[in-house]
This record gives sequence, C-alpha cells and structure tokens, in this order.
Amino acid sequence: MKKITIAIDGFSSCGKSTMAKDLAREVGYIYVDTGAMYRCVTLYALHNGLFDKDNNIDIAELEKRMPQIVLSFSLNNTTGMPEACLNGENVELDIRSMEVSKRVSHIAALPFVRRALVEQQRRMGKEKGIVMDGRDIGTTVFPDAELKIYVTANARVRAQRRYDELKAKGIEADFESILHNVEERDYIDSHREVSPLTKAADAIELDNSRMTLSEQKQWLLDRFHEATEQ
Ligand SMILES: Nc1ncnc2c1ncn2[C@@H]1O[C@H](COP(=O)(O)OP(=O)(O)OP(=O)(O)O)[C@@H](O)[C@H]1O
Ligand SMILES: Nc1ccn([C@@H]2O[C@H](COP(=O)(O)O)[C@@H](O)[C@H]2O)c(=O)n1
Repeated sequence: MKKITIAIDGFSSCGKSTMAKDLAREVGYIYVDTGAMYRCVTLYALHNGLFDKDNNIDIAELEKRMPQIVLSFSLNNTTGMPEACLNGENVELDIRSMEVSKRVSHIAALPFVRRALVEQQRRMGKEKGIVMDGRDIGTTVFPDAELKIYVTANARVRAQRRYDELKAKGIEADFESILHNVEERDYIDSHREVSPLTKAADAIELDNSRMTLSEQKQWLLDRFHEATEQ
C-alpha cells in the first residue's frame, strides 16, 4: 500500500497526539510530536537563563544559540513511542511542566525558531509514512499532505482531560490554571504572524468533545483507509 503523509493540527490538549500515536501504531507509521520540539527550545531557554524575571526572552541570544540546540527523538522500548531529547538528554517529562507550557507559545511565535524546526520536520517526513501533529502541519510543514485533520474540542472539556491525566499520574494540578493556559496558548497560537493555527482549506474537521477514545481512534482509522484507497 502506498505510504502517505498525515497532518493532525488543532487546539491545545484536544487529543491530537493521542489520535496520532494510536494511528501510527495501528498502521506502522512514524509518529512525530512537533509540540515537543517547541517545548525543547523553551526548556533550553529556561535552563540557559534566556528569560528575565518578567519572562521577556533574550531573542538575540536565542537566535545566536539556535544552531547549538540539537533536538532528537529516542524510542521508549516499553511504550514503543518516541521521546524528546535535547542535546542528547531525554527531557520528555521536563518539557511537559507548567513552567514550559506557560512560555512555549511565545517561543513558538519567533520566526527564526519556526524556520529551524519546520526545516527539521520536513526532513523527518520526506519518506512519507508519517503522522505528525502540531499547529501548522497541514498549512505550512506539509501543505501537500494526503490526509489533514483539524481537531477541536470545548476548552473546559480539554482542560478537564488534562487535569484528569495529571491527577492520574499523581501530579498536583489546578483546573483553573490549566484552563487559563489552554485558552492563552490557543489565543497566541491563532494570532501570531508566522504560521498561525488555522484549519487548512482541505482539512477534515473533528470536534471530539463528546467522543470516547475508542470512537475517535476508529474515526481516524476510517479516514486513513479512505485516503489510502483513493
Ligand atoms: N476523546 C477523548 N476522551 C477523553 N479523553 C481524551 C480524549 N482524547 C484525548 N483525551 C485525553 O486528553 C488528554 C490530552 O490529549 P493529548 O495529549 O492527546 O492532546 P494534544 O492535543 O496532543 O495536546 P497538546 O496540544 O497539549 O500536546 C490526554 O490525557 C488524553 O488521554
Ligand atoms: N507545529 C507546532 C506545534 C506546537 N507549537 C507550539 O508549541 C506549543 C506546545 O505544543 P503542544 O502540542 O505540546 O501543546 C503550542 O502551544 C504552540 O505554541 C507550534 O507553534 N507549532
């Protein structure tokens, strides 16, 4: 069967990576979480003092250091899923912290950061057989992707899912802070100048607010079969 490129974009915490991972596992494709790449650059900036006390970014210094920020993914043999590495160190857990979540959309709005990461993402997907999730995959990274999905869900539903996930992991969480973060990132991501989050004209929209995990998995698998049978 011919291999295709699958782009999954949408709002924060709406289930993009869950859907993308499930599909990649099911059909034997590579999965790439592009949000993790922006989170790694943010973690680098945090660890290297590139935010001041008011959270302003030292943009000139970050731009100078971009070539030193090496991003990669290593396979977790237990889950079979790729995990983010920053300069060779596995940072999969660190990049999910609220400290990173609060700052990542500001880093992701910087044109030189986007240029560098989009270039890497295109290289990762050049052989096709890839499921990539993010905000600009169907619009900018792979505008010719054979299957594009745009996922939405009610903001309170998304925040509740994230809250439940953190609680289940035994991590202290506050619903209102999570909701605020989700809504703030949606706003910044949709209003930035370069590659704002928007539905590609040829993307299929899915509102999964009332869908179960298994229903959305099956829904995506059906779209995959339609796209590969054409
Ligand atoms: N249909 C669903 N019903 C219930 N929970 C769901 C559903 N889809 C995803 N979730 C849960 O919601 C949480 C967020 O999902 P996920 O991490 O896949 O979102 P995301 O869009 O990739 O988020 P982000 O943009 O922040 O990376 C996870 O805990 C996931 O298990
Ligand atoms: N293609 C992308 C992917 C992500 N971003 C930015 O990164 C943030 C974190 O992404 P998650 O998927 O882990 O939530 C996100 O809020 C965006 O600011 C992006 O710009 N483009």
